[in-house]
Amino acid sequence: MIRTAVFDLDGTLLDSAPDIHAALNRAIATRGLQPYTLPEVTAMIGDGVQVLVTRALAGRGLPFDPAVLAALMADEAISHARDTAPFPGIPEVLESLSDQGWRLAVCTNKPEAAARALLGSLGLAGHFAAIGGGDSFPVRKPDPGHLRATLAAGGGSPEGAVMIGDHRNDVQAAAGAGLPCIFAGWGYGTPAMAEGAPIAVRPADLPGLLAALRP
Ligand SMILES: O=C(O)COP(=O)(O)O
Ligand SMILES: [Mg+2]
Repeated sequence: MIRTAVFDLDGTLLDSAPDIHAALNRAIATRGLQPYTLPEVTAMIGDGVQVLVTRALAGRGLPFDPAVLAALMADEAISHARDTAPFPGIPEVLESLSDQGWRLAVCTNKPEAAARALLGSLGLAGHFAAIGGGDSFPVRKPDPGHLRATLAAGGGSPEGAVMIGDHRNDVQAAAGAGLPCIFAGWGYGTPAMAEGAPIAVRPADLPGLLAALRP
């Protein structure tokens, strides 16, 4: 049985909100709009870039604007870490899970090219058998098809897999695919989003929780 740990990216592996915040404010400034605070932007993350831009513009009374999305995606900070870093303990956990024979994958609503570039810029891309982005497949989280397709791309099977994420989209995608989920308590979601999933307080809790779910 191949055991696969499927990780969400923003708010689970990476503390990327500072760069997303800066890039989003630069993108909306192209329309003369007032910036948002970091906590405001952090609460808008989780459904991909198009929804992020839609929420930011709606908050300023405007409809979705593809030019603002294009400005966001052209911003270097989205795909090359400036202030983005792995959460403390994440690199060590990835190493130790690999050593224990876990296959690792990423299932993120961030566009795939940006996710790959970002993980590459942090020296983490080599850990993952598959990186399924928000635009890699016809569906994205919370649709379980995103998780299933990512697992298939990584050569894993649902029977041996666990999802780890910080948002209700991760919990719901896992439930739909019939996988257990561990909620990343250090991330951007609220504990209510765990919907009964076990909550890991810090990344170092993951090896023990994962081994209990997939012995
Ligand atoms: O891009 C987003 O909004 C969130 O991405 P995530 O799925 O990695 O949390
Ligand atoms: Mg997330």
